[in-house]
Amino acid sequence: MHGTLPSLDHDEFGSSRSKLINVIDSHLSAPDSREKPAFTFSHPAPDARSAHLAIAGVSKSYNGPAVVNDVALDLKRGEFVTLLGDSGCGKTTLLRIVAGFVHPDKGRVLVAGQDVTHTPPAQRHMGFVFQSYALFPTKTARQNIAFALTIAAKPRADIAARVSELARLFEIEALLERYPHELSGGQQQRVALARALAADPQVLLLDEPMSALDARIRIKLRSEIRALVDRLGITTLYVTHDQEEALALSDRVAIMRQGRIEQIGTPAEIYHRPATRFVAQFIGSSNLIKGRALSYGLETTDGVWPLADRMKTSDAGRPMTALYRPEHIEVLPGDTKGITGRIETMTFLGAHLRLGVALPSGQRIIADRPSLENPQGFAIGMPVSVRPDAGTAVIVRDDMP
Ligand SMILES: Nc1ncnc2c1ncn2[C@@H]1O[C@H](COP(=O)(O)OP(=O)(O)OP(=O)(O)O)[C@@H](O)[C@H]1O
Repeated sequence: MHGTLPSLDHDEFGSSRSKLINVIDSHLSAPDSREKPAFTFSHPAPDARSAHLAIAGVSKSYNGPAVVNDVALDLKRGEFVTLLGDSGCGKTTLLRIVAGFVHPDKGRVLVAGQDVTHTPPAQRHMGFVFQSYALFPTKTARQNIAFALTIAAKPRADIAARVSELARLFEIEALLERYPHELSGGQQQRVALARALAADPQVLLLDEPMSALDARIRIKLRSEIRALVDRLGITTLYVTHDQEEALALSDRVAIMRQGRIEQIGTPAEIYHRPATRFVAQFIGSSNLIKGRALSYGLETTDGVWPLADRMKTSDAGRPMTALYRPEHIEVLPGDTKGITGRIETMTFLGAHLRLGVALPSGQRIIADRPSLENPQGFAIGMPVSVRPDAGTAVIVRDDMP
């Protein structure tokens, strides 16, 4: 279970001083350690069948409409699940309900089958890293990490051993005597994570822990967090509004909208098979085509958009919306047959050249083509024909269920 994280060059973080990244520290009672050596990561192997953290029918309102509305979510032991959604959709409230800082109006929270809905935060054996709570500014990194264990009156030698173990894991041994203001944002982040893990929590709750860091460091740290969680086998609920982070980190992603979970699935399921228009638009770039179902495709005034056989409907004439991702639309020079249009915009995106194509109806679609060269000689104003890939199209619901 023990090990070190991928090597990091601490100096790289020196320039990224950003606002404090922090820990709430009410996770402070370590689980019973009589049957095992003190301070080891001791989580059993993942059990694919049972829910380790269960959120059952949870609702919450603050003197108004529900901000969390009948949410049900099960996490398997060791699973990494992300709550992803726009600002104000209820992610933080849900996380705080799990943590015990907010009491739900309805529903229950269970950890390993135990109902903790009415258990105080300090007794839930959960670790937190929240964005909006600072490391103690007058305590060193060592004292911050040790805080939970000091409060729990653990023996000094055990505390020292645990802090060393965590410092090794996060490669912050050289920083332990520094105060938060002497650490970069990335370094503070790692101190915060070490602090959250000090009491060997069963569940780790992370609320936008990297939002204050710049993009390059976020990418580096997110692979660290994932590696660490995998190594420790700790059940993790992560909150973000950053879709790329959610897709990169998670075993499963729950898309939240107005207090509800609109869809939950693996990153690939969410991207390739979004159930609703909202999810399709929220994740990645999308072309949403509205038309009438035909036995052989989707009829629009711009032409017929092809659908895979499995999606064709016998319910001809029914209004329907299909999603085509930009990478699944081929564009060919020349106004030939099928769906045709005119290139309106061209944007270089590194790996791709993103073409904005206006169709005769006025609908605009985007298509990504490899950018290395432009052998087709695409140019603004050029007439083109548009060839969507039927096999990758997805029918999406227009409204929430
Ligand atoms: N203590 C509170 N009292 C009243 N309303 C609150 C309280 N906390 C949150 N809210 C409201 O509940 C809704 C959900 O807030 P929440 O912080 O859970 O959203 P979020 O999805 O985490 O947003 P963000 O990404 O901006 O943090 C918001 O409309 C917010 O204003």
